[in-house]
Amino acid sequence: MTQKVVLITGCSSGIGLSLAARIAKDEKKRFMVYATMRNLSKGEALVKAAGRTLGRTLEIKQLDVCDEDSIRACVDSLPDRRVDILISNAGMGLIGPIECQSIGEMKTVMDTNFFGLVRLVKEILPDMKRRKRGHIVVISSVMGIQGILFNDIYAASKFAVEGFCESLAVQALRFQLNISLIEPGPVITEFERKVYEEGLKTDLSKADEVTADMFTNIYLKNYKQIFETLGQTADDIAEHTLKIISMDNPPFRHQTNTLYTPMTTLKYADPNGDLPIDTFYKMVFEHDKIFNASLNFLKLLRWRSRKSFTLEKDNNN
Ligand SMILES: NC(=O)C1=CN([C@@H]2O[C@H](COP(=O)(O)OP(=O)(O)OC[C@H]3O[C@@H](n4cnc5c(N)ncnc54)[C@H](OP(=O)(O)O)[C@@H]3O)[C@@H](O)[C@H]2O)C=CC1
Ligand SMILES: CC1=C(/C=C/C(C)=C/C=C/C(C)=C/C=O)C(C)(C)CCC1
Repeated sequence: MTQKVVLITGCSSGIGLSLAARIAKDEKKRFMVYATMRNLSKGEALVKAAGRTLGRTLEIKQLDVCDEDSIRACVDSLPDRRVDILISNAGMGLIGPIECQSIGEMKTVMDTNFFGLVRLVKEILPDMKRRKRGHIVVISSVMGIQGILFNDIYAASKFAVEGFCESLAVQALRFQLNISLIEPGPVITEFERKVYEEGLKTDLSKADEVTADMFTNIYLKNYKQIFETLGQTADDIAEHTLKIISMDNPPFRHQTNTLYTPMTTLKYADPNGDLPIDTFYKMVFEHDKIFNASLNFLKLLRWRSRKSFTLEKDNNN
């Protein structure tokens, strides 16, 4: 059996790191993983997580998705430039009122999340077409199908990713290639911390009082609670992705969080598009007490299931 070559971007932390380590540790050693990051000095955590797979089924390489030359150099360094599975994971968040964000900041998000993917695909797709073999997997988001309050630019970048992939998928099929979008809800990683800390630092002087209050006292106030109650781990996303890359006929879209699906389903339930917008509005402004009570209830359920899992483990040992 020949090993499949997997190239992953953004492996210095979070989902990329978990993905690289998990795929390299595949029990049947089906994959050779090239785990890339823009700054190799941030590689320590991955080296630790990779353990004995380093130098065997996992190699670390430099790749900045905002730099075409670095993408080309990385792909050129691979045997026969072969990539069987591309996992486009590198990305960044941005929250806050748009009147407090510069166009420069917004462009960096688009350049990383959207053009980063485009640059990778431009470099790798022609070879995949020639070989008639390949799978492009993109870590998108639930925000690739549904916008969320104060995530205007981030959601736009993920919508762009989804539109790009949906268009490309038909052409890809002609060459027997697959494209899959992984759509996680909140995941507890560096992303959450960075976005929250940057959010707290936002200069709200350019926003009106109502908007500033909404951002601080509704969005930021509930942010941590939402991650605590609905958040998955990076390892969860890695398990889902491993399943998708192991399939003969992988799906185009895959949502990872069953607690979140009632929200995304609203999008498909109303062709006019009003249902999710009205529901989110009511959850935030009219039924905030019920919304918070539901989150607290979920938190309690999670705490209990974690506790019984720990007890079970202790009893088994
Ligand atoms: N966390 C969440 O709630 C969710 C995240 N996602 C998506 O998952 C993906 C991974 O995010 P996550 O693991 O959570 O966050 P992290 O912040 O932990 O990881 C992001 C990774 O992307 C890298 N990166 C950023 N810019 C570049 C670049 N120009 N070139 C190469 N690498 C870059 C970072 O590198 P560096 O360390 O150098 O900054 C880091 O390795 C993103 O696409 C994100 O949009 C989707 C749904 C939910
Ligand atoms: C659920 C929900 C909310 C917040 C959702 C969040 C914060 C989701 C974050 C998703 C992420 C971080 C995806 C990354 O790609 C609101 C708008 C507060 C109120 C309505 C219901």
